[in-house]
Amino acid sequence: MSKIKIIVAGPRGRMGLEAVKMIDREDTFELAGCIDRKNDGLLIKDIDGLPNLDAPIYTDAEVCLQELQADVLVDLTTPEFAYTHTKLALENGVRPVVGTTGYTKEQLEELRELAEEKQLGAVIAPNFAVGAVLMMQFSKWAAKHFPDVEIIEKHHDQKLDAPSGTAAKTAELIQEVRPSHQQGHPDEKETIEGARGADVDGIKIHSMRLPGLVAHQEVVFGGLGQTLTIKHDSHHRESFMSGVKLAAEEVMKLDVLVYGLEHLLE
Ligand SMILES: NC(=O)C1=CN([C@@H]2O[C@H](COP(=O)(O)OP(=O)(O)OC[C@H]3O[C@@H](n4cnc5c(N)ncnc54)[C@H](O)[C@@H]3O)[C@@H](O)[C@H]2O)C=CC1
Ligand SMILES: O=C(O)C1=N[C@H](C(=O)O)C[C@H](O)C1
Repeated sequence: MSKIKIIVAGPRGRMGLEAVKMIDREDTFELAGCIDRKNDGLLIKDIDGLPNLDAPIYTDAEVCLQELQADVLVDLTTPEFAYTHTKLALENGVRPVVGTTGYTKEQLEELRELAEEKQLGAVIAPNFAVGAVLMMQFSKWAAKHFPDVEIIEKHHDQKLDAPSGTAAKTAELIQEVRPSHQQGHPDEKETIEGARGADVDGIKIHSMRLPGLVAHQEVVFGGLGQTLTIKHDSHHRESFMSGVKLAAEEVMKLDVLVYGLEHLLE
């Protein structure tokens, strides 16, 4: 069986580096090349801290996608560029596997339509950690019985987007089963703006950013005389790699875009 040829966008980033190392470890994958903001024309092995690999680096995403004829693009960059990379990948017959968060609903819908038009698989997953996917699914289940819920997400202080993609997706899943309503006292007032957090259809999201954290979320449900907390912690970015591997394999069998790793887990 031929190997799945993969391009990684963002190879010098915290997640991108883990993805490059994972692809190098897997016999069924081949790192075809990388898209970086700099280092055009160099090889991955020329960059300090990156593995000893001959894969070429491009700064122009379109040239990279056209020249390398890869199967999959793994994007782990920034919200600003991921959308363009994903679109370019689909336009050039390359299946995107996207971990970058911060997509708008409109962007997701546009990419969904493009994938359908091109009949190409695409996976956009706000969280590749299997434990986090289960935490989101358990939260959706719990919300049927506990409609009052608040989400606390905690991340490292280099994170650009807030709330996290995981928190936004959790709220979206809960919204599917929870009747829309405001929580807390109807007359409550914030004496300091933002004290009650962000609001998604009455579901509050609180975002913490601190050095020392990786990626953590608690979904807290309140009922009469009881609370239920569903919690997940990623202590290391390796936690995301089995999900990236699964997505890169499964995207080859898809001809539509799926949003969320839960669609690929049995
Ligand atoms: N889905 C998931 O399971 C996870 C998703 N993430 C998301 O992945 C993204 C990356 O996270 P980190 O690795 O922590 O960030 P990071 O800041 O460490 O890495 C981002 C990398 O993208 C590169 N980059 C920026 N613009 C680029 C461009 N135009 N072309 C090529 N490379 C470009 C930067 O140079 C940097 O090396 C974030 O959106 C984050 O929320 C992070 C962890 C898990
Ligand atoms: O930026 C991160 O680190 C993470 N981003 C994703 C998100 O926004 O949910 C996934 C995970 O939480 C780590």
